[in-house]
Amino acid sequence: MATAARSYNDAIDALNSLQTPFAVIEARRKAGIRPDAASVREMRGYLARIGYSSQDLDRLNMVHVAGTKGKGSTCAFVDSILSRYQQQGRRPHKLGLFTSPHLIAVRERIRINSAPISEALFAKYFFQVWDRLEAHPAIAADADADAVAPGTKPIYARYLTLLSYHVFLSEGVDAAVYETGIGGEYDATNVVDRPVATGISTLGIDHVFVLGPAVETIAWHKAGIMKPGCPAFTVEQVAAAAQVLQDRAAEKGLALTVLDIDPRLAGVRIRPDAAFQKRNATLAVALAETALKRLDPAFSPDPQALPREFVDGLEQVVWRGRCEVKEEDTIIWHVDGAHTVDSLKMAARWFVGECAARDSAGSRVLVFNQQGRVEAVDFLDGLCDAVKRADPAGKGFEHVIFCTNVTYAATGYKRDFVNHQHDPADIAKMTMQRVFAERWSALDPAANVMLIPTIEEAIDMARKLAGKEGAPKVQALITGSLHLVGGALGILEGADAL
Ligand SMILES: Nc1ncnc2c1ncn2[C@@H]1O[C@H](COP(=O)(O)OP(=O)(O)OP(=O)(O)O)[C@@H](O)[C@H]1O
Ligand SMILES: [Mg+2]
Ligand SMILES: [Mg+2]
Repeated sequence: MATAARSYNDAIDALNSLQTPFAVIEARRKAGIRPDAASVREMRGYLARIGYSSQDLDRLNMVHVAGTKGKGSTCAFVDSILSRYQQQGRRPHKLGLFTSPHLIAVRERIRINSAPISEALFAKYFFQVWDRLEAHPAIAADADADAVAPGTKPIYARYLTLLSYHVFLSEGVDAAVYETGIGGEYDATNVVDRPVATGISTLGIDHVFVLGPAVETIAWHKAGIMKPGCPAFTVEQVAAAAQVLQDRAAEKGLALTVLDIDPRLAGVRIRPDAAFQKRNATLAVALAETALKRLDPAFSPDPQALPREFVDGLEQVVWRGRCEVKEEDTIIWHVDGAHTVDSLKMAARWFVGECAARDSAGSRVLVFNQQGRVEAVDFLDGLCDAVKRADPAGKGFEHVIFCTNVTYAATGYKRDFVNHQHDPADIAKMTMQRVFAERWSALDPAANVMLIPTIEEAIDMARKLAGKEGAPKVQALITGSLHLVGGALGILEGADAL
């Protein structure tokens, strides 16, 4: 990397070069290679090579969240609550938030005081990390520094995790909320030894190749973030998962608190108004209370009622791409990044509820994609069924569009969405989308099923289907993938999008 080229775009190009190519992912999959304890040792090695020890991370007073679904939402709630205290000049004085994946731009993953760091700051810290990793000898005299060779760099998501530590420590962040990437035990965020609180959100089946096919093994991985001496919380789980969490807590010698929906949330407007979101909010309240107790000796939780700051934090949270509604003259877009069987059913019910609340007779359009996961075709049954079941008249989607995650018709991917991890031939031939289309036609023969190459063209098509102004507005649901949803929001909002 030439040292002259150091803009944000250069950083994103350099970052994209750290994506594991599709062929390598396939080879690993075939050889059964999964992340293991060595991945965490390497991460500590990278940390040492950029000049930090695990103890330095204690300064971040980390709230650490794992789970199959609701991690990002829980972290956003915690961030939003803590930010009310930060804004009053109380602790935390500087608040960090690390989440994944990104929706519209990579820098969204690293936030300070709830705002994505600027392009300039991102580029500056990105290349500092880059140069330190290339430097020889290592700048830190630490045993772990030998775990990785000079010049080697962690893959994409791990590099961003490493970058977040550097950004937050350099900027003097005194509380940071961290979402795990995949799993917990071997995740790149799991190099912190003394978080202030850990939380495990709803567990289910996802990332089967890495985490295994059973909810028990998935729970085992997620439980890896719980640390002795650090308060640990979770919400109601399926029995098999709950047992594994308790066993792992006992092994580590810690008490895991299982939270019922917090009665203090009654009267708090949690959106969407659904049980799963109240579980996320419940977990967030417990995590925020624990963090505040540690940060501010003057803070003490009130078991009867939530403080104003908590209520405002929960009600005013911004978490883009989840249950978002955007109204245009002829079409109402419903945008949700659900991409598992359960969350898609949830998204379907939310969509039908929104349509019912508007009492619209307009036709329904689905824009769907999920790239690279063969099992995704089975998501469609639940989605199709849930929409019809939720509708009193049993109405489904009149029009169903399957597209790829390629952003633009003319220029391809937006830089922040370049993805080497899928087979390019599959995308060009729309292999997945053809399978989806065939399945949907079988599930709902009355639906008008379409295959459209890019997100931009899919949106154009939905707009074309929308009637003239004054006609009932078309109700569109965009879902199945955060990449799809992020690309779509970027197009719908144009220059206003991040
Ligand atoms: N507790 C939950 N249980 C089930 N579904 C949920 C829950 N929380 C959120 N969802 C659904 O999952 C979608 C993604 O939520 P969120 O971003 O919080 O999850 P995540 O765990 O960060 O997911 P990812 O694996 O994409 O990082 C939401 O739009 C919502 O439909
Ligand atoms: Mg996930
Ligand atoms: Mg997430």
